[in-house]
Amino acid sequence: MPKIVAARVIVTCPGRNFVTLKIECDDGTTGLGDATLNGRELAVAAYLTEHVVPCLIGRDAHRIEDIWQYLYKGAYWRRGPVTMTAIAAVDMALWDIKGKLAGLAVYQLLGGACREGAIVYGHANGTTIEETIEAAREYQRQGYRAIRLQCGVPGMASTYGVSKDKDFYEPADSDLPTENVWSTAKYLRVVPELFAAAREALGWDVHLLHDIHHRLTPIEAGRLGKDLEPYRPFWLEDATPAENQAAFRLIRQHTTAPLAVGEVFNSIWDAKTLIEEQLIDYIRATVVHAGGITHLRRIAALADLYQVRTGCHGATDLSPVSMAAALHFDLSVPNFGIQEYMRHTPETDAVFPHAYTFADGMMHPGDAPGLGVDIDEALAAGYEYKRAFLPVNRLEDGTLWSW
Ligand SMILES: O=C(O)[C@@H](O)[C@@H](O)[C@H](O)[C@H](O)CO
Ligand SMILES: [Mg+2]
Repeated sequence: MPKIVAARVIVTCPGRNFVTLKIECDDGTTGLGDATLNGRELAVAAYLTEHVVPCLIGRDAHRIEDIWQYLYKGAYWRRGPVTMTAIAAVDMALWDIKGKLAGLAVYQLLGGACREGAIVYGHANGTTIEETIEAAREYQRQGYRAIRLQCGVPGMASTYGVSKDKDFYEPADSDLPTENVWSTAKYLRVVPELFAAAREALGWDVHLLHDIHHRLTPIEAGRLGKDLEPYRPFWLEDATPAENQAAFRLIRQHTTAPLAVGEVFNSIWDAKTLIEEQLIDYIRATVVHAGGITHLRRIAALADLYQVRTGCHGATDLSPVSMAAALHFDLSVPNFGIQEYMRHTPETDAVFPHAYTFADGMMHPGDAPGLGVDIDEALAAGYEYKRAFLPVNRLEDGTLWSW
């Protein structure tokens, strides 16, 4: 049996922080897992170093499920983003090792391919509707079949999803949280205009998505969904904060606009009601924040019973290790929906050489044994950790609001 003899946490910051777990077996085989939790990176690094790694040494690396159960039930304090991100990193690394030892790409171990590739969506954004549509046209030129649209809100200095850099979006932008100002009324006026103009300019053969990013109440989300129905959105994401899963019943009563939620979820329990009552159409839980491939497959299997499809989160704060693992998952699940793909910077790609590819609006993990991703530790060592917080949001009267 491949015995775990070492496990190291590597923190690097090629433009943004990433936390990577590298597990090593007695025969020299190594596996990688992403452990990045944007704005809380060192919490996960410490959890791994202090509370997980000592328990891994000497274990059989093939026993993925047993180790998962050990780290989940054995923690006593179950669930939560830090714990489940740490478990996810171990899980990804063990699947990577198992694939390398079997000489198979991980998707082959998960039952093989259910499709030729995973359709992905890119992020078109701009300070104005015109700028956003121009950015969307560039994504169409690059072959994307699905595009997320986020534009500035007249009268607001900033808003979620509109970045200074057209190609790379990184919201964790300062040593202490940036404070943004938000107006739901102003926002609700511009999004229908954005979608009307986008359908006019881009046509109907492209999927158009939008991320509300937790900022509306359920009835406001119902109103926006109704306003956008004529433009056939592929989904409205994070329409309202989802701690109260039942809140989505109210949105469903008012609109047939498809709903996606779950990038902040860390276990199946966060989504159980949403899935069983078909309150959503896509589940966004990710391989890095929801306990790894092992747990994400459980969530997808439950979702499949209720015709809910996957739509995994894939922002730049999920490392190429996550993207690789997500694509193996995407290829293998029967109820795959779509994969988010925010391209990483060249610096990040150099630190994490990978086998996955993009072509014709789809991605494929490649057939290298394991996950097909590596870490250049010498290069990674050159990028010092730099604390960075996600922003906070306040209403115009100063009330703290969801960012
Ligand atoms: O759907 C998305 O990609 C966003 O919700 C993310 O960019 C999110 O804001 C970041 O991952 C937070 O770190
Ligand atoms: Mg989102």
